[in-house]
Amino acid sequence: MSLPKRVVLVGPMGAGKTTIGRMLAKELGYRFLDSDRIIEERCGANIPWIFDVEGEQGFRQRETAMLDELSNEVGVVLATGGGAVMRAENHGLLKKSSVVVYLKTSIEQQVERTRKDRNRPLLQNEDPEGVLRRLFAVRDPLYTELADIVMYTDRKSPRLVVRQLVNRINPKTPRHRRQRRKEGRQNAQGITRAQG
Ligand SMILES: Nc1ncnc2c1ncn2[C@@H]1O[C@H](COP(=O)(O)OP(=O)(O)OP(=O)(O)O)[C@@H](O)[C@H]1O
Ligand SMILES: O=C(O)C1=C[C@@H](O)[C@@H](O)[C@H](O)C1
Ligand SMILES: [Mg+2]
Repeated sequence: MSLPKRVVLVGPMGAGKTTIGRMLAKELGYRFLDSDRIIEERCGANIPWIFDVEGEQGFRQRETAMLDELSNEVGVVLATGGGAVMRAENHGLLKKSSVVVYLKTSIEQQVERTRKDRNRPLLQNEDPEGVLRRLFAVRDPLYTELADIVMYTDRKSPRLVVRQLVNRINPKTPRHRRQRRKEGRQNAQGITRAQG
């Protein structure tokens, strides 16, 4: 199996989509895109502001539009928002030409990893753990259904998760990093061809 055109990371808040995604992109020689960050850049406001002013529905509309736009990008690792799987219309956009990776994480780890961050409006309340539990019950089957690879992240360093992912995505071993980068560049050149 050669490298996929796109790697799309899904999973709950605190799963490590942003952290792992950035490192994985470097390892594969791909560009890193984070739909939450690009929405914020386009909007000129952070996610809590968007939730405040436009409500969650407003954010979800922006998210679907962003996933649609980004579905044309190849040679990329795409970190998605934790709720990207909630709209059925997003599913085809996530799967398009992609290997979808579910970063699976226990509630305890999610709580720990999101404890200090104020940028997740759904967790700014009395009972963030209860919210994470309820979201997990609804979303875990959706992440699982969409995923080509389910990667457990509990008690693994980001570096270890990335190493295991590279092996799952492109299991031809031994592989030199330079060869993976070369394939990454070839896929990335597809961007110019696809867009030009
Ligand atoms: N495998 C890991 N081991 C230890 N800490 C981790 C691991 N993965 C992520 N973290 C830490 O957890 C925090 C949350 O990670 P990150 O922001 O990447 O999650 P996310 O999946 O992108 O969340 P969101 O859906 O809210 O964007 C960060 O501080 C990050 O450093
Ligand atoms: O799980 C969610 O619904 C969210 C996760 C974050 O990535 C952001 O997309 C936003 O805070 C909503
Ligand atoms: Mg993130």
